[in-house]
Amino acid sequence: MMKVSVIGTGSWGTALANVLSENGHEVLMWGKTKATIEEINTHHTNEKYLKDIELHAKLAASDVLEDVVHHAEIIIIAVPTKAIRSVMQQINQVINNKKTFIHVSKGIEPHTFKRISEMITEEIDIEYMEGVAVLSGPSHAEELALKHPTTVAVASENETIRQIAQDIFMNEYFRIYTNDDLVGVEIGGALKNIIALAAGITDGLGYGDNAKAALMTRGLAEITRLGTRMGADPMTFLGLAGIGDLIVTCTSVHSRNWKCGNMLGKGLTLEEALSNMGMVVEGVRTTEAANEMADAFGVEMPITQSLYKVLFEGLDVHEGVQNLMNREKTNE
Ligand SMILES: NC(=O)c1ccc[n+]([C@@H]2O[C@H](COP(=O)([O-])OP(=O)(O)OC[C@H]3O[C@@H](n4cnc5c(N)ncnc54)[C@H](O)[C@@H]3O)[C@@H](O)[C@H]2O)c1
Ligand SMILES: O=P(O)(O)OC[C@H](O)CO
Repeated sequence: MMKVSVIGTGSWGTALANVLSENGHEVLMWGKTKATIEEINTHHTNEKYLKDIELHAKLAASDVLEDVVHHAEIIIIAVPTKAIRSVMQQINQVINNKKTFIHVSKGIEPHTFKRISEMITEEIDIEYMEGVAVLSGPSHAEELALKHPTTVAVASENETIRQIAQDIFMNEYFRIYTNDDLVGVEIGGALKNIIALAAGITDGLGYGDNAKAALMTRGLAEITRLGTRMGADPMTFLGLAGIGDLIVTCTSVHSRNWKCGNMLGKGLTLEEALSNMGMVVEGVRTTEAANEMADAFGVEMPITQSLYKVLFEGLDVHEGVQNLMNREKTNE
């Protein structure tokens, strides 16, 4: 059994930390909210982020980053994409020896187009970096916490790290597949949130299954176009981190991206929808990044580009759908 640190006490960090504790590892979580730390340590719950779940009795948390970073050689990074750089900079201030970072976040940084593993590598001094991996796939925290069968992929350029990640997480309800396509696994997880927002919008508008199937299929086409342009293996998008995550996020009542889109389809503004959520909706910022990337690389991404206009330029959602339907005739 191993010592593992988990950075982030939100839904996904808590669900994964709980799996690791269930698997017998000595897990210490870090979060910045004292009340959540106290709740995990004394009541074994995290009601705001994982309602009605009793956490493993040995799962511990602290708000002292230095203690959590020094606790283990394996560090799971589970904060929203927007917080990655600042959290990694704080870790770099207190890090004392080589660490393996396994991140579980889904996003791309606007303007720089950096993937999360790239941001982590940039922010940690090279002498402290053992390697980096991503864990991604169709996985809602609420279901994993209930021990419902869940499968994800873990990708890294380093085979040993892929195997370590597979070994520490895998159990009878959480199945991990290794994958050597770090770029594809990160891009698939990030871009599916854009399509889930759009699927929420069409559901909110009252359109049916035809519209959603069209979005998912054509959405996968544009994810694959941008992903391969960034160096991903196109086959990755037919796996867990591609179509798998696209299915779960576009069709699940748990999805925050779908829920946010659904509110937009029902007439709420983006600001109103986001303030109703209270949890991270990664697809909004990723739409900004992917829209810029589509322009910069000359990649056709009509769904992303229409959604960008809805989210950031005030385009009416009905008009956004009409624009997509009335595009130039083309072949599949
Ligand atoms: N929730 C899921 O089911 C799920 C599944 C797979 C992947 N993910 C991904 O995991 C990542 C984290 O999502 P989540 O669902 O846990 O989000 P969440 O909204 O449930 O929790 C986010 C956590 O990050 C903390 N945080 C935010 N900014 C911070 C900062 N600057 N410094 C320190 N802590 C900060 C918040 O306090 C909170 O504890 C996202 O990229 C998401 O896409 C989530
Ligand atoms: O709730 P969402 O929309 O952030 O999706 C969570 C996970 O990424 C699903 O795999």
